[in-house]
Amino acid sequence: MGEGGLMTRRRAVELMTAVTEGGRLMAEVTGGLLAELSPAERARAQRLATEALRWAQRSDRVLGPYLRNRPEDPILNILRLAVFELFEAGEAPHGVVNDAVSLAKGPKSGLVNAVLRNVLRAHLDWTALPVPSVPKWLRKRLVAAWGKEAVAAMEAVFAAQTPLDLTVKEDAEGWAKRLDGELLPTGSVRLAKAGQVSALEGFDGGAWWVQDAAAAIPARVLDPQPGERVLDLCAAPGGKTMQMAGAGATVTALDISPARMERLAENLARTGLSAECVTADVFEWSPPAPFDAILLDAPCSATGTLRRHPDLGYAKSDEGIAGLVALQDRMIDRALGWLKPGGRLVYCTCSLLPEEGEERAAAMASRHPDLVFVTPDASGLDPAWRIPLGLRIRPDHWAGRGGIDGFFVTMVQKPA
Ligand SMILES: C[S@@+](CC[C@H](N)C(=O)[O-])C[C@H]1O[C@@H](n2cnc3c(N)ncnc32)[C@H](O)[C@@H]1O
Repeated sequence: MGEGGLMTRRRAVELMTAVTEGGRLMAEVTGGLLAELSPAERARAQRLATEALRWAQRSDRVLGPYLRNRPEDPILNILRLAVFELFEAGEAPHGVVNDAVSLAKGPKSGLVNAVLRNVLRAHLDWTALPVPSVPKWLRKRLVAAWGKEAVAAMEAVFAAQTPLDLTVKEDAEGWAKRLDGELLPTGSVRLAKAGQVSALEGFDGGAWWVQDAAAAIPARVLDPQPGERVLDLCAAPGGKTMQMAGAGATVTALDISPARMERLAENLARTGLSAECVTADVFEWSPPAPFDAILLDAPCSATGTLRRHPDLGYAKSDEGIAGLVALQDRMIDRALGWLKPGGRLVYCTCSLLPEEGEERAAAMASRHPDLVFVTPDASGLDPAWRIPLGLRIRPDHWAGRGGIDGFFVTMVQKPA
């Protein structure tokens, strides 16, 4: 029965429904909904829900002709999961349909059974159906920023199997070989398929951590030196903290979220790295002394991570963007005040929206004309990413390699 199993499928549908009906992000609900599952089952339920949501638009096209009305979300999600498993994952029909009918229980099980049997009889060409498009509100903004062609290329990347990227503490080349992965030009290790991460060699020993190749770039651009005092602002769950601590810097990691800071502490413990951990609001805390360097990974729309988190498309609208933009400016100004003369600030966001990237850098330049923009100089940077104020990384830039998250990175230096 492949990756199915009634309990795993039940939890996958619950996760999907928390997103589509409850407007929640999957990361917010997995802890509670999957608590009693084993790590392997948890990973499977999460993967099923993520992939079924990634393909939901295509599944809805398939289901449309057999549904007179849109069923309530739990039933629709049972059908979406089944269609994904049948046509994209290639699972055996018998187990998928039986479990879908069991999950529907009660009056709707007949409908689920009939719809899925009709779908199976139709001999449809799943791969010939259009690639799912990003949510309308986001598509409009992305087309305005990058053009229709680039957006179509991004959507093709979002629909492809997402690789798993790791940042390795030491000997990335050796770990790439050991894990049968690819050493990327920027130094991350890419595994073609994400499975149960905690079961991979090196996880328990803390030899590496999961971090998209794009997310690993800001800390490489900041390039903290051994002994430098560095602040990781908005640090949790700590991917960048670990990179900078691993580089030998004395790192203070600050984040407002106690739960996320707990994960940061666990990550540090697992990897044997250390940092001063501060749970506080950027706007209420002040450092005892200025820093040599600060990395500000500001809260943002996270639209650059859509291929890993298709749930974002359901839970987000553009309502919050204006508030985030204002917050980003305030965080930049606060961080600049904590830098030593000659100190450097990297500002980055995992957003595909210029409002949260290019436009924030330009606004910083006009508010602080004495700042010098430093051209990022880290190994393996793709020339396609370079823009006048730093780096713009887009998922379609590495389409042939399995894509990359969207990111904006800029570095400024305070006058000495
Ligand atoms: C993009 S995430 C950080 C990811 C992290 N840098 C990493 O690489 O693992 C943004 C973080 O900003 C934190 N945050 C949001 N508002 C904050 C505030 N006012 N003060 C401190 N942290 C805040 C959130 O809790 C969230 O963890």
